[in-house]
Amino acid sequence: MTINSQKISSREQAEAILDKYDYFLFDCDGVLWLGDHLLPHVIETIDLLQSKGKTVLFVTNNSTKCREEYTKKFHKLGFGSVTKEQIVGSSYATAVYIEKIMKLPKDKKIWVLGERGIEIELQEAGYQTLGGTDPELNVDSFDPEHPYFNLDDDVGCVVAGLLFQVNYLKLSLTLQYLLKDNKSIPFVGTNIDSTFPMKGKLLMGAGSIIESVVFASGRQPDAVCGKPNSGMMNTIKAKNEGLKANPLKGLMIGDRLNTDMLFGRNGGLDTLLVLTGIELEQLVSKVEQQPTYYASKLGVIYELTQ
Ligand SMILES: O=C(O)[C@H](O)[C@H](O)COP(=O)(O)O
Repeated sequence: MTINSQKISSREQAEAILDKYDYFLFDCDGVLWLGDHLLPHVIETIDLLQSKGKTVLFVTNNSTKCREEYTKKFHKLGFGSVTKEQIVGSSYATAVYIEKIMKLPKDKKIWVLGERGIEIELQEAGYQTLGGTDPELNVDSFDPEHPYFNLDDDVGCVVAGLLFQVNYLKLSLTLQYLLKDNKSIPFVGTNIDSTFPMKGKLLMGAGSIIESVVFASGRQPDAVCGKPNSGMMNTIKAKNEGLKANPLKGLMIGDRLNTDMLFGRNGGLDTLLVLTGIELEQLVSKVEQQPTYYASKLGVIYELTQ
């Protein structure tokens, strides 16, 4: 297959990108950072865009943090000017979906298989959460007589996402809610990433955690809210009229084809794949839907224009 995607390797190409787009949507893991390790010249690239008056948004599928915590992470890593309003995470997208689309009544509780980011965003939307990071669930041994097995009849939704403190009790309790009432409690996943990159390793992604309860329950999620889901894009467009009116003024930058690039393309935006995370250069020519551009790393936009 031929390469239609343009590799960003010259000053002219980098400047053309700066001229052409007004909205820059960034994936985080594998684009800006790997865990807590910042990738080269990413701060300079973001500063350059902001100094040119571009709208910069951060769109991450990582549900373990809420927007507030991401803001702190950005500041800690040296992105001094980033605000909560610039961040859209899959945990926030999930809360928006449950509140605005599913319209789950506020007196219903939500069972969480996931980390704090999901709990906080759901609580900010006005819901009471169960499970999640409750220390009661961090047990070494499994006991089917754990008090949590007396299921709460007020649970009206199950949300599953990336979980670092995985254990048999949390998975089995999630299964109980997925089977409860003839499998009728709505089941929402934050995102489908099978893996995520950190320090040269591929770690278990949210999709792999969700898949275990999918397999056990024989149920697929009723909705998955992170990239490439269009709900997340609609949330962004609703707050950015210019992007809504002309999506081709937007560039989605990411490291994964089946989430980031698909998300951008489905939203009508151009796409830039960077090779610092999941995908390898050899793959670019092999896929049917190639990104508009690709680059060895995000920082080349800054480096090429200096
Ligand atoms: O498994 C996950 O949740 C994701 O792989 C991960 O955290 C992706 O985050 P993103 O690349 O969208 O920042």
